[in-house]
Amino acid sequence: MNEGIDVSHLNIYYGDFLAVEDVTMHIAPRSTTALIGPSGCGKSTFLRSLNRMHEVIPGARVEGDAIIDGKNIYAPGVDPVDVRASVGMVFQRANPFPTMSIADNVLAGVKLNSRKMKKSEAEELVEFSLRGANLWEEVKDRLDRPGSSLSGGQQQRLCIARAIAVKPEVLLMDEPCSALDPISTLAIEDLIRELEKDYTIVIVTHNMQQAARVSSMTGFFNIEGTGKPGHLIEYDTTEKIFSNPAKKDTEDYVSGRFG
Ligand SMILES: Nc1ncnc2c1ncn2[C@@H]1O[C@H](COP(=O)(O)OP(=O)(O)OP(=O)(O)O)[C@@H](O)[C@H]1O
Repeated sequence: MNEGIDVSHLNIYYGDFLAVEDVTMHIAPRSTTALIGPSGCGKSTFLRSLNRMHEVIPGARVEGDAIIDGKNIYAPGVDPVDVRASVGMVFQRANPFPTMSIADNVLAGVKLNSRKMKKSEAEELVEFSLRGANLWEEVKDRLDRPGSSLSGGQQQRLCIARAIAVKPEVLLMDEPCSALDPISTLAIEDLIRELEKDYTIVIVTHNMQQAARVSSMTGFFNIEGTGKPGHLIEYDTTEKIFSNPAKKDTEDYVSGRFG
């Protein structure tokens, strides 16, 4: 990944409803970008448009361009499955396959992408991914135990390992810590700062301290009212957004005056 992500004039619809309007932003490679804003302003919708997950909802569609490392993921002929292999996603609730072993959970995405692997290669990939997700030391002696035997924070790191195993360029995270206790949250935040060295990360968070702790850039989304589209109001360094934003709406939001 050399060029990062270039989104231009992106409109995102659910049927006739324009949920997010005219987003243009550049996301640098190997950086962490936080998306913040009040409920319903379209943060998750925008995030899902970056790996073509949005369109799995019937009637959902996108206009505009999202160019990831020089390739427009919305160009005709692009296979969404390939896009999702290079742009991984981690969700709000850890969703490992509960009865599947820890090792098989790590490999689940790779197997879906139907890559045939030797046993030794699979073992190496399990270790690489679990180390990458900072979980290896905790689970290396019980890789055949079910995914559900782990704590919530460990399950979320297992999901991050599953995403890493596919060797993506980009990791999208939709409120990855919202179901976690403070200790597990800090572990995931530490991990995000590590992962930034190798991956381009975009994270949706309601927790402004978290945005300030993990990201170098922050985008603030807002809506004027119910039924109106969400807009990217301000996008700048995290430091500027939290200390001296250019727009009053941003300042009201980050200072807790609304939202
Ligand atoms: N599957 C869907 N079908 C129709 N409309 C949807 C769907 N998902 C979201 N929306 C609408 O799109 C708009 C943006 O929702 P989205 O979930 O992206 O906002 P958000 O900023 O992530 O909110 P939150 O912080 O509450 O998660 C909202 O008006 C929402 O009702």
